[in-house]
Amino acid sequence: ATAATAAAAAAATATVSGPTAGPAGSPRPVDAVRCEAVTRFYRSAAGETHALRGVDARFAPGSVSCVVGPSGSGKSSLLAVLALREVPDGGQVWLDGRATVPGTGADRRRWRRRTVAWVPQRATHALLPHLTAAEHVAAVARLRGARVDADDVLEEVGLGPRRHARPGRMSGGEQQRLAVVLAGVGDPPVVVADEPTAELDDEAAALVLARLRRSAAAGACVVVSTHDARVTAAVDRVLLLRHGVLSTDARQGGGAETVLDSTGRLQLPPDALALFPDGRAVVVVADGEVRLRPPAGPS
Ligand SMILES: Nc1ncnc2c1ncn2[C@@H]1O[C@H](COP(=O)(O)OP(=O)(O)OP(=O)(O)O)[C@@H](O)[C@H]1O
Repeated sequence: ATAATAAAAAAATATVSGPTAGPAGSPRPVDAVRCEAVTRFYRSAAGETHALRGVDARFAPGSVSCVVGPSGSGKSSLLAVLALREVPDGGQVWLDGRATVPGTGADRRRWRRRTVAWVPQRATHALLPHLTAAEHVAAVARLRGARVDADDVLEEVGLGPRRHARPGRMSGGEQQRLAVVLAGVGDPPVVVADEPTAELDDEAAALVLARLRRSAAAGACVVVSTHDARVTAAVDRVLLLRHGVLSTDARQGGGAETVLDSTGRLQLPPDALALFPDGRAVVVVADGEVRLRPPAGPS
């Protein structure tokens, strides 16, 4: 019970952490990206949708994190905020310890050019119809002040033979691979990719994942959203988003959002157990929180 309590306490700490400091006495933050109390809502004729309901998260340099959750749980909304594509309605996002909200338009453009690379869910949104694949690489390299060999870069994701193709003549998967490889050009410190393997077969998905891992190995903080088990198996951390609320690492005991109903029965989201080995989890109650953790292995 003590170990379970400790695991639950650790999980709780991870979800609600405050500002990050470096080593004792050092004011230097260690998170590449951190967000706190982030909210996002959309208004339409049908009413208001609360896509994010107070998300706290921290992302370290040199790591690949992924955000999973059902369709409509807010993954794209969160990633767009982390990539500074959208301004949250509430809360704060720090890049390397600098607050970005509200930020001026010029600040945000500078950060987006040099600091945060973005791979949108629809790759065409990252591509220009009149540029070939090689010209895209050259244009991004110029923008980020990097020197790269476009052919080498394209080879990394199997696009060498397509170097002279424009997006209109590429398949969805080729466009997606191009968008991912462009994100890594010049080694930006943060790479945010919304479902980067959605259109890819196993071979292409492996190339994309290897590319993202190389960005992390070069020190980047990589954050992706996914529905793809090939991705969750290859990342350092999996965060679960449900109804705009983020849990801590789903594989390390943070588990899924769980609530007790008015009769005291535990209500689990339908797919919660799918996150755990063999679909089995242990329920832990500690510090006012109900959480799931993987069953202990054989001792
Ligand atoms: N521009 C918008 N206007 C109105 N509602 C929106 C808008 N964008 C997103 N939403 C709503 O916000 C909620 C979260 O959407 P979001 O796209 O962030 O979810 P998601 O987890 O990325 O979904 P998916 O896995 O299907 O891509 C959904 O209910 C969605 O309908």
